[in-house]
Amino acid sequence: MSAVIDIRQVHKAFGPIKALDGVSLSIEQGEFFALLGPNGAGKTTLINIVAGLTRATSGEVRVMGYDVVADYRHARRALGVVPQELVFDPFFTVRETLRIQSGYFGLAHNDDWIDEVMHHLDLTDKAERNMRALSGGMKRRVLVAQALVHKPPVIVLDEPTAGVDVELRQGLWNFVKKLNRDGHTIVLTTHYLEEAETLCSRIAMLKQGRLVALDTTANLLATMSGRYLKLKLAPEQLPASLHRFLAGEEQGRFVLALPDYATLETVLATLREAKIQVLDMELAQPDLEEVFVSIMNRE
Ligand SMILES: Nc1ncnc2c1ncn2[C@@H]1O[C@H](COP(=O)(O)OP(=O)(O)OP(=O)(O)O)[C@@H](O)[C@H]1O
Repeated sequence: MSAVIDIRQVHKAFGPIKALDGVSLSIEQGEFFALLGPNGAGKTTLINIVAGLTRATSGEVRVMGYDVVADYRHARRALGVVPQELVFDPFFTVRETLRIQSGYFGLAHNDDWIDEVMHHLDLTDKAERNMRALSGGMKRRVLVAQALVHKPPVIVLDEPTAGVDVELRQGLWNFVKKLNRDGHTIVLTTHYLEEAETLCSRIAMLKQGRLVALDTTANLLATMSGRYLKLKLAPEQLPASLHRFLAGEEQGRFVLALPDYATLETVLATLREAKIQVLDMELAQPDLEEVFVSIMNRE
């Protein structure tokens, strides 16, 4: 496999703020990759550097082997970026907007592909509408279409589903999944961890400009060592010897993180011995949200 995006030791400072503090990672051809992190972690800054919109203070980024600064045009052409913010010229129609974007990449006869993209994003009946007459969700579809007009091998989506209704979200993901199956590499930032968990094969997590996790989704879920035991007890107290498993409390339940299933036996035996009754018990596998919270707290 070859890296389509190669990020090496990237630092970015905005005055005293270290938005990125030495980030290195490679994304391979055909991956569906998620970049996650809390607000202000540096995700958009990193994407802007990859897209050549912001310059790194130091470090190197290559897209399909092209340096994003020295070889900006080649690197930019390999990328389709769907930005977070909606920015449009309100006086053009949807079709004109997409033609202008094609022209920007030197593509004069691109209408067949424009029609196909509009069809997949359910924009066909809006093609001749002015941008200013579209709803926010429709504008977002046009943003996605705009990023795809030049059939870029790498598609970068910065929170594409923020504030978007369920129907568009599903339509958008179906289209993006199809593009990924057709060989496009997808990089996505989102605060919807469920989306990242179901869609993405590999995940990077940023915190305060640093990479704090980088692994396959399956491995990240597995590293939580897996099992959460939620217990409602009477009396509502946990024997001291079980405190080492305590991960939290929610709605009058103790949440224990068990290293393996065998420990379940130990826990129940300890409760029996202490004459504490189990009123309710639930065993749950961790989801990405729990992994995310645990990694962010640890770091
Ligand atoms: N142009 C700028 N000038 C000054 N500071 C900036 C600028 N752009 C970003 N920052 C700061 O850099 C840090 C990283 O911001 P960034 O937008 O990359 O985070 P993010 O992970 O994308 O957050 P969010 O999830 O809120 O979109 C923040 O502290 C932010 O305030």
